[in-house]
Amino acid sequence: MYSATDLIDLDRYPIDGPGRDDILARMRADLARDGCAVLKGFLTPAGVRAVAAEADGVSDRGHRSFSRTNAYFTADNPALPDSDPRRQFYERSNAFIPADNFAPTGALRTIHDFPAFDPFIRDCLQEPRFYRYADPLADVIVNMAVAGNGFPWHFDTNNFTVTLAIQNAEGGGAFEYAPMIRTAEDERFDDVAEVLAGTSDKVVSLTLEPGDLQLFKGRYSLHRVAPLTGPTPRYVAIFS
Ligand SMILES: O=C(O)CCC(=O)C(=O)O
Ligand SMILES: [Fe+2]
Repeated sequence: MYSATDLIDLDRYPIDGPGRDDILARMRADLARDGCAVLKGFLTPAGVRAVAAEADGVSDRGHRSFSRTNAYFTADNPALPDSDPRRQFYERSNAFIPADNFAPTGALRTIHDFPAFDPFIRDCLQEPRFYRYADPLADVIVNMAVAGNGFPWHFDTNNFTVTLAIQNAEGGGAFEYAPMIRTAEDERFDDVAEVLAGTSDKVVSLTLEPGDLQLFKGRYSLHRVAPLTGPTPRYVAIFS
């Protein structure tokens, strides 16, 4: 049996008591500025060890997925010029370890089920209607990727993601994003094309360490996980 208070660094991030408002203010400001907010070292070292061991224990349960996709998840349109960002297709592959592999008494769900967790995330995001995904296969999953797999440049189709870094590969794996590069009104294809070409000055590179919690609004911020190297799998938990 785990206790959330041993797994989450509540001294550093008192999301359940006095000090919560200061953390919230910082998270909201970061999200408003560039759609990304990170709590470095949200987990304790023991918490990182426990979730990494839990992920390793079920790493053979991953459902592998391969696709070839553009940044918009749309079909190719040969009527557009070859240079159009909608015509740049990349290999996307990973494995999702479904939620039913994570026991209620396990480390990952002990963190997720900590009573102050959901209200804290809701208040960071200022989402009045905020519910857990009721799908028992998807409320908390682990995204696993090894060298050769990857998440190339894309915009998310959901408004936000809540992710917990668990384990990094030996090399690569930086989270790269172009904050708010498009809006609901303006696709800014020229700016997107520069990111895809590797010539943009708008890309921020974030190195997430095991135990870091990230809130990310990916609908308007183009992002990718830089290609991985080495034999160790990269594990990221996704809370939905
Ligand atoms: O694995 C990650 O850090 C993010 C993956 C991602 O961008 C996604 O699932 O949409
Ligand atoms: Fe994404």
